[in-house]
Amino acid sequence: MSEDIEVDLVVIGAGPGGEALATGAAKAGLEVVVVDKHLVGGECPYYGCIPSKMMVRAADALAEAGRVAQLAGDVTVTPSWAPVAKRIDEEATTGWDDTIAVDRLADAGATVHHGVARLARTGRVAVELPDGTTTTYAARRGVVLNPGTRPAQLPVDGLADTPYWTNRDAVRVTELPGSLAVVGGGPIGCELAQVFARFGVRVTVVQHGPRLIPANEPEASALLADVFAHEGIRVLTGVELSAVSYADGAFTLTLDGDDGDQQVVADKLLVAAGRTPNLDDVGLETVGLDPTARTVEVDERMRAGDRLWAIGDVTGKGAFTHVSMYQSAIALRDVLGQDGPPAAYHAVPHATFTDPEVGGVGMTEQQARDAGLTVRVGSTPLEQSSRGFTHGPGATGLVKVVEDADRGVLVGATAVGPAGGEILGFLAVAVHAAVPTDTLRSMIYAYPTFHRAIETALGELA
Ligand SMILES: Cc1cc2nc3c(=O)[nH]c(=O)nc-3n(C[C@H](O)[C@H](O)[C@H](O)COP(=O)(O)OP(=O)(O)OC[C@H]3O[C@@H](n4cnc5c(N)ncnc54)[C@H](O)[C@@H]3O)c2cc1C
Ligand SMILES: NC(=O)c1ccc[n+]([C@@H]2O[C@H](COP(=O)([O-])OP(=O)(O)OC[C@H]3O[C@@H](n4cnc5c(N)ncnc54)[C@H](O)[C@@H]3O)[C@@H](O)[C@H]2O)c1
Repeated sequence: MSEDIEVDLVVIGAGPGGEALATGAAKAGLEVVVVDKHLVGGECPYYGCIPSKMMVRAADALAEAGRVAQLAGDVTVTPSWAPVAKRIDEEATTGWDDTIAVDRLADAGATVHHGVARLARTGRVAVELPDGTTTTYAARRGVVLNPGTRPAQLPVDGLADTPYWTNRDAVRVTELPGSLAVVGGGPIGCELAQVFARFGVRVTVVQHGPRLIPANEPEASALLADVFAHEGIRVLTGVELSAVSYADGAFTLTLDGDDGDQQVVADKLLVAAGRTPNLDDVGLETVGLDPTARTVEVDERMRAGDRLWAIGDVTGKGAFTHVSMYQSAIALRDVLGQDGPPAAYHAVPHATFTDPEVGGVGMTEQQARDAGLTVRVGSTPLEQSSRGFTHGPGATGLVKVVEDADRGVLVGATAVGPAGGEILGFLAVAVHAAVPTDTLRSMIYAYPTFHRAIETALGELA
């Protein structure tokens, strides 16, 4: 048996956070080994945020073109998926090749392996390389876990035997189907449903809960459902997918609902019904942790055990690239023995890039009430702001603020609108820094901006 190779740090999984941490640690002079079993950079650049946002950008351009008739005359657009597929292939993913990312890490001084890494007791990692050999590292400073998630497989009768899409297939599409069923009305399902619908695909969204994007305020869900209905996207809520079959190039979904069974037939099926953490095969049991758990418990320095840190989706603090990056900076400081602010999650922002965008930060009204706070809320429709009025078509949206009335600060907010994710920036500062509501009310809001609706919502606090 070969000797363990001694290094300073091993990073298991190079998602956005792992890649950044490994780069920072290597640049700080540590001997770093990074292992990824697929592509360095993780889900976000190859199958998630980046390609999906290129799709969204294209679909939004089509929608804007459709609004020209009401605003500026005639325009004729013939949608084509080819430029979208080309941008994703060439600009976003370079053909799903991570050479650039690997080289960047190597230039920073890290050693990169493509292989499967597993913890093998405290501070030790066994790396199974593609040639079948295994190398074991002993990491003096420790190990950082950033293994991320994979699409959840639904235990639905017949589904596993069909050629259904996950997000990984959806971003690689080169030919559009005539019709698409989307199972899951979360951020992935809603963003992609609207993209494909705007390119002329007949889309049905199947959501087993009562509303779309349920992590957001109910008002935001209702508004999005209205927009989807207006755009011809069929949304079936409160239904349970009980069986799927595939024959003669078509999927048949059987749905159970209060009104009995119904069937949906579509050319393609996208399943976007949540994620499964990649924790079942990283050797957690060798360091006394539970490999069946959905998350790895971490403290405010991202420590998960003796010389072990965990970052990213597997920590359960918000499955977003910005959370992975935020945690990465905190864990890096700890690895390097540097001081800095501990992790805090009272102001996690998120934006779902539908049109309108749905931005949210901190608690929803219900979460604030459940936390026992004295809650006041204020909201206003975006269309009623001067900017919404001048913007005209496409200005649908709202701003809602949630105040802890005892402290006189916002603990949550939602901004839905053409720039909902951007308006959110203001609200994120307010929640993060607990800016007194009185101070927010005493500010000057530029006229006529979308963010001026925040002032109106604050005025509605009751
Ligand atoms: C379609 C889609 C759209 C999204 N859009 C957004 C968005 O707009 N904004 C946003 O903030 N977030 C978005 N997300 C979420 C975002 O992609 C993730 O939160 C982000 O990638 C952070 O994940 P992570 O750091 O935990 O790791 P991941 O990105 O999941 O990467 C983990 C890496 O670990 C590797 N790995 C796993 N196990 C092992 C092992 N044993 N050995 C070696 N390597 C291993 C994997 O191959 C992978 O490369 C989107 C996700 C999807 C699917
Ligand atoms: N813009 C963004 O920031 C963005 C975009 C996409 C994804 N993401 C991240 O990726 C994560 C995963 O996204 P997601 O949309 O897959 O997951 P999700 O868990 O947020 O949403 C999945 C949805 O599927 C529904 N569902 C689950 N099982 C179902 C079933 N059997 N039938 C019908 N519906 C079912 C759930 O009710 C839920 O609303 C998100 O939590 C988010 O953090 C972020």
